Amino acid sequence: MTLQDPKAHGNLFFIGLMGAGKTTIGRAVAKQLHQPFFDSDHELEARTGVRIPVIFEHEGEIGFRQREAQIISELTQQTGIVLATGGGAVLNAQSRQCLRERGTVIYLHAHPHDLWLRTRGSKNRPLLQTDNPRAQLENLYAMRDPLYRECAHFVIETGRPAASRLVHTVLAQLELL
Ligand SMILES: Nc1ncnc2c1ncn2[C@@H]1O[C@H](COP(=O)(O)OP(=O)(O)OP(=O)(O)O)[C@@H](O)[C@H]1O
Ligand SMILES: O=C(O)C1=C[C@@H](O)[C@@H](O)[C@H](O)C1
Ligand SMILES: [Mg+2]
Repeated sequence: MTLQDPKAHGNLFFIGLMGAGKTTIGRAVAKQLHQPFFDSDHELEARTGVRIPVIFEHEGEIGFRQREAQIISELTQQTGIVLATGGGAVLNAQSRQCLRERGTVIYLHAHPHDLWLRTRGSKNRPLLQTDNPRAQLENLYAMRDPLYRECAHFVIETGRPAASRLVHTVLAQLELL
């Protein structure tokens, strides 16, 4: 096993758009594996003491991204963890490299329509507080899907299966069952 081998760290990192299920599936996978679970969004909220929309309001998306990159850099230095990243974490090239080299990266893929159905009840995603969140998700998908694919070791389709089934699929893909 080389130092660059993601399996050497025993880390699992979930990436994907808002509503892909990174937090939901990541937490359940961590429980199955008895590994500590982290979520970069929750970590950011814990450190700043405010919700994500407040960070966007005060520091803009640029300020939020700087904090996010710092947290990804720190969290990925651990071993044996499961990490759900924020949907935009892959926008930062250094974060993509940290994720790719320090663990096994799983892209939870979903189509914009499903993402819209899953996120439309929430007010905690500032980028979706627009007149047309559905179109916004389509734009974000077009921009980011190539970045998620570049960063991921595995892509898992999340369209139809229930979250519990997806946990099983992730573990099977990683040959951890
Ligand atoms: N496979 C799935 N099928 C149906 N609903 C799902 C699925 N995965 C997640 N959900 C639901 O979609 C919503 C969003 O999921 P979750 O918060 O885990 O997404 P996320 O990828 O962490 O998003 P964000 O990037 O905004 O943090 C939740 O209500 C969750 O229960
Ligand atoms: O996709 C995004 O850019 C975001 C996703 C969320 O997880 C949060 O990190 C925040 O709302 C921004
Ligand atoms: Mg999440």
